[in-house]
Amino acid sequence: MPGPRTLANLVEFFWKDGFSRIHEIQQKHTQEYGKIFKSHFGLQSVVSIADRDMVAQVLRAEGAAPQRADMGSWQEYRQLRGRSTGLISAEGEQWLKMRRVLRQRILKPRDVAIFSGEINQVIADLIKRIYILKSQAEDGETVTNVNDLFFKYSMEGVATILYESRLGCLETSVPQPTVDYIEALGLMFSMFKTSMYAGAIPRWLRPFIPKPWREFCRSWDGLFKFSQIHVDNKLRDIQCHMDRGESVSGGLLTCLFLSQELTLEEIYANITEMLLAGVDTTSFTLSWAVYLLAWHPEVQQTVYREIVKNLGERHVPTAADVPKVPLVRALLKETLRLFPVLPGNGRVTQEDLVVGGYLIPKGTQLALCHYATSYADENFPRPREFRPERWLRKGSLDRVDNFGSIPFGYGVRSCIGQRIAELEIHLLLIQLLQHFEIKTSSWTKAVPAKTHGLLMPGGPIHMRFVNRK
Ligand code: HEM
Repeated sequence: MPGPRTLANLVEFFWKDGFSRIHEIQQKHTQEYGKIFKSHFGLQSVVSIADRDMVAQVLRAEGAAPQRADMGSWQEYRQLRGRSTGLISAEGEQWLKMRRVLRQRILKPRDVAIFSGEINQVIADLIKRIYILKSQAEDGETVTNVNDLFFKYSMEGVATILYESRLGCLETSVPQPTVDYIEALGLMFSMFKTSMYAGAIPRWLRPFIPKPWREFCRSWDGLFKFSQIHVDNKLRDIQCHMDRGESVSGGLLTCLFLSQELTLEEIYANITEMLLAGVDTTSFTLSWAVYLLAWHPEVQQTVYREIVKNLGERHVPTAADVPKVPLVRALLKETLRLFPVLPGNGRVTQEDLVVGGYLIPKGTQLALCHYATSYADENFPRPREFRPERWLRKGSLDRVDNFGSIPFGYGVRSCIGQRIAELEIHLLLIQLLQHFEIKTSSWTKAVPAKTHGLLMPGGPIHMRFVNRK
């Protein structure tokens, strides 16, 4: 099988900082070597697949407990500290058990629809915050670095669901425990890269290059610690009610605690890993959506007109309203096609497979190149253009699976937080457009994407939020 050799990869990744251009390298290698190729990294190798049908074939052939990648370093940290694995780091029976439990609570749109009220309270705070930031701006309209705002929104939103409590991220004076929490998330932000380096350095080399492993453990310590504080607070609260003989009902954490299907350590691990997975992913997507809308005012106007026609100018939407505005859903799909937060995904084959005419033995690490397939002409005509309507058929959303763009993955190991992320993003985009026309300002620059574990804006995005009349 063709593909880049070890030396070329070392130069590309370590010398030319390829870790921040993984999405571009995917495309470059696909052009050079074809839609299936093998990259060599010393004794290890990865088979990359950048073809929609081959990706579909691999994912449709999955067994009951697919493996994404070698999570050795994550599992080693957990063993070291006596912690449990969560959904991201677990494998086999352990993963199946936890996935079964969480699947019942948050996988379907109707499971998360009940969180509309909580999310809308967070949105109300975000909109207040935008008015405050505008009032402090030189031109009375520009919000600088919108990702900072969306980061706080995503963290507050997902914490509201995961911890069943508010953190105060969107308040003018953020409470100290939340500041500490945001710091811990800052550590988390560099996690993907740290984890890449930590995982890449073999154990015997650690005494000579100790920093990556040390930082890796330090970031996890911070994440677990903060998550545990908030989980414990909630659990104490539940316990108090139970001790007083009161009946207890609530959201995700309450259900997990009451059902006792997961141990306390498994709850900590899953809440920690879900928070890790649920903040930057959502905030980057929101930043890109707003960026695209500002640069394409005609698209923004069409989406706004649909919202006003089908929901009204000020109606606060709930999950039940989202299907009435198919263009908002199409806008999210198109944003994630152009900027898939996870530009690639992994699978370790659990059986021998024949893909693209090649025999892929069991145990091979595959890289599914979602960024490359999202930009392939044959999957999406005029792929560089931002055209949300490409996802619509006769005015409603096209439900046909398109393996060219599967930003949440596919199948039994797909994103468990997809419906939470969609709810947070749909409800916020509707209300943002009801309140403001989003425009570029004189400070707004073209922002390229860069990979930092996730595909993220390569610079700050500044936007004007002009009040609707
Ligand atoms: C725009 C937002 C998001 C995107 C694009 C996204 C994307 C993804 C992708 C591509 C995967 C891998 C799927 C696969 O291997 O097939 C994944 C896994 C996962 N995501 Fe998300 N995600 C988002 C938001 C969230 C949120 C809000 C949460 C939690 C509340 C979350 C929790 C998880 C977890 C726990 C996994 C691992 C699932 C498992 O291995 O069973 N994600 N996500």
